[in-house]
Amino acid sequence: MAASVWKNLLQTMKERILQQRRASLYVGAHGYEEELVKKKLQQFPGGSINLSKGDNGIGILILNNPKLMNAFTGTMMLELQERVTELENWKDGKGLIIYGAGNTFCSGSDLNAVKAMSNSQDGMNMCMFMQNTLTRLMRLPLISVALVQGKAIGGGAELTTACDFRLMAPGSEIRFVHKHMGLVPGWGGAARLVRMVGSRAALQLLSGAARVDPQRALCLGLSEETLSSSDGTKALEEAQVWLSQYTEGPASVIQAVKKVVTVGRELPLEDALRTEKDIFGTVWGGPANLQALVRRPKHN
Ligand SMILES: CCC(=O)SCCNC(=O)CCNC(=O)[C@H](O)C(C)(C)COP(=O)(O)OP(=O)(O)OC[C@H]1O[C@@H](n2cnc3c(N)ncnc32)[C@H](O)[C@@H]1OP(=O)(O)O
Repeated sequence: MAASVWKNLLQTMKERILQQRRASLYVGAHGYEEELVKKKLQQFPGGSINLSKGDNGIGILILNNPKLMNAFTGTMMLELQERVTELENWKDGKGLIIYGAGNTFCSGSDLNAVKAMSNSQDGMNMCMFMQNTLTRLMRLPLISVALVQGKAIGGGAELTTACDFRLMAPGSEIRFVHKHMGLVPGWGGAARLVRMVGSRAALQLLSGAARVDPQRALCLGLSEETLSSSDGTKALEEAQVWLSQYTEGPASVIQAVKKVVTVGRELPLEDALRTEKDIFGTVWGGPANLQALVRRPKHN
């Protein structure tokens, strides 16, 4: 009995490690040494990334460094990675809302840390670390929403693009200010933005470091909806109601839906089709499918 429990536990751990490796863009072969990067990021403390997982299957992730407009310190980058790992392993999860403390989203990387890490090697390492984390965030089998209140600037704007949807509060803005910092996005924000709004609009937003207000974001397809309230609590409630229209149902089915969309977006057609078949196999004949067959629902 004990031996089989251990065997299952080991198998689950192996699967999780493999899943994380598959999801990581950069590994040792790319000159990426994660443990060294982590040690470096540890030197820039402050703020936190807080996660609460609701019984309704919706997680709430808060970027919490309001004194610096929720700028990402080194330890916040490390904590984001830990929270993403926790979400990857959340069997009952269906959705995720990300927002910033103090009624503003995020002002990008902490400029104090950026200054201290302005050499090329540190910059590349931080870039690979954040791309790994945000790619895993984007690929979570959860439907994710960035709730943008106040400002989403620089890396904060990039983070919004790692979510499936963006909802903007009145008066908020998304702004890729990188050009004004003598930079381009490095957390994967440019690649995701191009896929979202097309290359012409992406070029305008990046080269003009343009302020994107809720109305322009709607027109560009960058935002789904403008919320009616900019009050923190009300905006979060609205975002939860909005998201719940997509998270109703069993977690296994919602997660499968997100997975087929992710592979459809990321893989060449034939690989996507084969993977879709495998994901289909996880729900076909499953409890939700069998119950539906008994109920024989009509869809009119
Ligand atoms: C991945 C690469 C990147 O992220 S590049 C982009 C890096 N981010 C930036 O350049 C944003 C710089 N900050 C700003 O432009 C403004 O502070 C914004 C975010 C527009 C907010 O303006 P405002 O509402 O007037 O507030 P404020 O400037 O008084 O800021 C309050 C305190 O927060 C600080 N703060 C803000 N952002 C950062 C940041 N990224 N890193 C470090 N500190 C930041 C401000 O310096 C200010 O601090 P203090 O009260 O003056 O001590």
